Amino acid sequence: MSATQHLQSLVADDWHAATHHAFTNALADGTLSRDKMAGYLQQDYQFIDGFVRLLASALAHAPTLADAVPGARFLGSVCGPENTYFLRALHALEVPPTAPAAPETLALQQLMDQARRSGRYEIMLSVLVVAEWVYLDWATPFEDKANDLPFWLGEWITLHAGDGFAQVVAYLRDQLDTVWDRLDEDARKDVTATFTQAVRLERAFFDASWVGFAVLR
Ligand SMILES: Cc1ncc(CO)c(N)n1
Repeated sequence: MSATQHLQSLVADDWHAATHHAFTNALADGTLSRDKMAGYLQQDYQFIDGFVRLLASALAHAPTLADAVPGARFLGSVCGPENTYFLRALHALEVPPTAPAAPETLALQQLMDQARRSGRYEIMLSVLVVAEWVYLDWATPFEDKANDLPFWLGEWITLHAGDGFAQVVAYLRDQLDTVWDRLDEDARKDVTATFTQAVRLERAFFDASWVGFAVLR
């Protein structure tokens, strides 16, 4: 079993809850309200701010250029097509792109800040692997539903499914699997704690999105 499979197996309950969630089920069958999607996207756009900084820091810590290039391409797509998606979707939903951060958003931002400031590649990867792998897992079964949905729902699935995105997740997992081999027991404990907390917070973010974040008009 690979290190990332092992880590996932430790948090199987939270993983399943985060990747088979009522929020994403409703998103994929088109029944999610405009208000719930607007609230989710306003909060998630703030998550992206911290995510971009974390990914950029991880790239700076990659051992070689070859280890950084796939992540750098991904950073380009987050700041390109994904950023444009957010602005188009929020505009279509008639809400501004900014809102006060909810507690569940702040918790993810704090975890990403902590990982970035640790200066440790394996800790940064732990958060990045969870964030992208959870999204690949929930979105992949819905890939062929995307075309029948309004773009603000359908494109959110498309951005997190398909071969290109699966390769991003495979790359991030491979980076973590490779560094794991050379970590001592204390460092492995830190990775496990970070990975576990990240899955818990991803689940909590979907729980709060399903209840409904307050929408700033
Ligand atoms: C909270 C959260 N986790 C992961 C992703 C995937 O990038 C996202 N957009 N938002």
